[in-house]
Amino acid sequence: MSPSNSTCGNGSMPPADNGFFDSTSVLSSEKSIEELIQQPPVQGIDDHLIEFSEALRTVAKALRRVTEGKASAQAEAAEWKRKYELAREHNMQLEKKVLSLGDQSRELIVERARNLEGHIAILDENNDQCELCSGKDDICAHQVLDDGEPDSDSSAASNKMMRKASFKLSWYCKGEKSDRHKHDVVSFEKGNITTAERSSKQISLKWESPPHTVLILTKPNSVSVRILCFEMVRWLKEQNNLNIFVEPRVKSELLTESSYYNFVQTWLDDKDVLTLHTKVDLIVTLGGDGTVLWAASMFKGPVPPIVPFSLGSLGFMTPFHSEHYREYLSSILRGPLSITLRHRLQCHIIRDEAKSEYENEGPMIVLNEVTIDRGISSFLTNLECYCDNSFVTCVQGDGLILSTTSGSTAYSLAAGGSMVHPQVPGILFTPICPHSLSFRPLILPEHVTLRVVVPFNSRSHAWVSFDGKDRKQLAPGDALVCSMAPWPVPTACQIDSTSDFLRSIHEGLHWNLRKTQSSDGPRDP
Ligand SMILES: NC(=O)c1ccc[n+]([C@@H]2O[C@H](COP(=O)([O-])OP(=O)(O)OC[C@H]3O[C@@H](n4cnc5c(N)ncnc54)[C@H](O)[C@@H]3O)[C@@H](O)[C@H]2O)c1
Ligand SMILES: Nc1ncnc2c1ncn2[C@@H]1O[C@H](COP(=O)(O)OP(=O)(O)OP(=O)(O)O)[C@@H](O)[C@H]1O
Repeated sequence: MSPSNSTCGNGSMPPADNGFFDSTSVLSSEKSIEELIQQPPVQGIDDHLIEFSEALRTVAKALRRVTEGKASAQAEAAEWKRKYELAREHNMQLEKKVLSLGDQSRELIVERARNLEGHIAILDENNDQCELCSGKDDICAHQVLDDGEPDSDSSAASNKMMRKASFKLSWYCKGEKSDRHKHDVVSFEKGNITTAERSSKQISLKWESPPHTVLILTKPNSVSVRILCFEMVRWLKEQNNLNIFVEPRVKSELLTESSYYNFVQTWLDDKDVLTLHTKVDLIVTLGGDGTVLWAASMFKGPVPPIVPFSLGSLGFMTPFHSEHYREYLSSILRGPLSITLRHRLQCHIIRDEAKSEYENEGPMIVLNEVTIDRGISSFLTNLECYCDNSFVTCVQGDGLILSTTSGSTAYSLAAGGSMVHPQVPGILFTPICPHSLSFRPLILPEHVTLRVVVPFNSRSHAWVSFDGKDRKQLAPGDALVCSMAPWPVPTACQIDSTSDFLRSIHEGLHWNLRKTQSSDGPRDP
């Protein structure tokens, strides 16, 4: 029997269905190679055969390592599974215990148990879904809203047991509402590249458990807003039995009006605001676009869905008319509702003088835009801009706006930038009064990181502001770094995100309004 025949006959290893070599065939191949190299050398064998048997020895070793590796991976998976089962058991016991406890301890423990649940869902490699989420292609509230600080003992807020309502988001095109979201994929079948799905779909939010807690945010110093707020709080409590949070200023206004509003909850300090997203199911804003910006700025991480009522002048992001608030809110609390997921930008200021990373400032998160301008300086700005470390340009003029697509209808529009549908993921790069004839605005893809540096040879400082607020100075050598934030702002639509966007540019800006030309006149023959 020739060695080469024996190797071909017993030692070939067909891959298993999953494309990997299965461990039984690996073991039998290794055995046959071992048998082969144990055989006494044949008289007169040449050097090639010795080399060949050395090579087989090496292959045998490699195969053993593969088998051992697989066994250790299996052991690790089993260990994760065991940890998962233990943690889940512990979690269930905790939930049972809280039922027999006093209100305050109960709230604390429920928060902890839910946090644990969130972590388990991430750790469990075998079940990559939260138990409460039924489909892989939807986004469930548990996956994004359960990461708050659990031990906020300074909360003046709730003395009731509160659980956040869970919801699910799904994507659909017009006319196919029942379709589940399919991931954006590019298909390479048969060598042809086709985009299987487009990303800008209408998004529908469906409550999986009913919302219990509403946060109402109001524009200050407005009589009409105050009156509506009083009325809405009463209606939400009496007709819907909801928990209601307001800002401390509004709570004092309500109590000045009547002690009836004692049930309304608020918070004491900024630390409590950080945990609001773990308690609030829905935010209602009463004001203009500025109030929506204000609401978004309170949530540096995940943001609960916002229902923006229009009590301002322009109202690009506020599609709901306040006169019909009962109908709108009843329908939204029932669900499903169409939402726009508005992208945000996160920004860091990198100080030249900072000795360590910790001395830098950020992140600041904006819904509209971050602006770098010349402030009160009479000199041209001199801003060096980089996109993913590639030099883009130097802005010499009044400044630069880095805008989200939601902000494309705000300051960026006034500076000559294009209007972009808010659901389009991208970053607008719009100069303010550039002193050049050829500086057209750009729209960059969502995944880039932008860096704007004030060079050392700049004649002046620059100023940065976030959604028009919190101005900060940038000295020569300082930089602003900006990229897409992972937490969008979900705003409820009156119809759907496209209809609402088109309606706001028609009604708010009178976009392309012109008297229609009469048909009475010359025509093509
Ligand atoms: N020249 C300009 O157009 C200019 C100058 C400064 C600031 N702003 C915008 O004002 C925003 C701050 O708003 P504020 O309410 O706190 O200040 P504000 O009270 O001065 O209102 C600014 C105006 O911008 C409108 N606006 C805000 N966001 C919008 C959006 N996404 N789409 C269309 N219009 C929008 C508001 O309705 C309001 O009429 C900034 O983020 C900036 O975009 C615009
Ligand atoms: N809850 C709040 N607390 C503090 N400031 C707020 C709050 N809500 C809104 N503001 C600020 O009040 C200002 C005006 O608000 P808003 O834009 O909503 O009203 P408006 O100017 O009447 O409406 P529009 O922008 O449609 O003309 C904004 O600068 C905003 O940041």
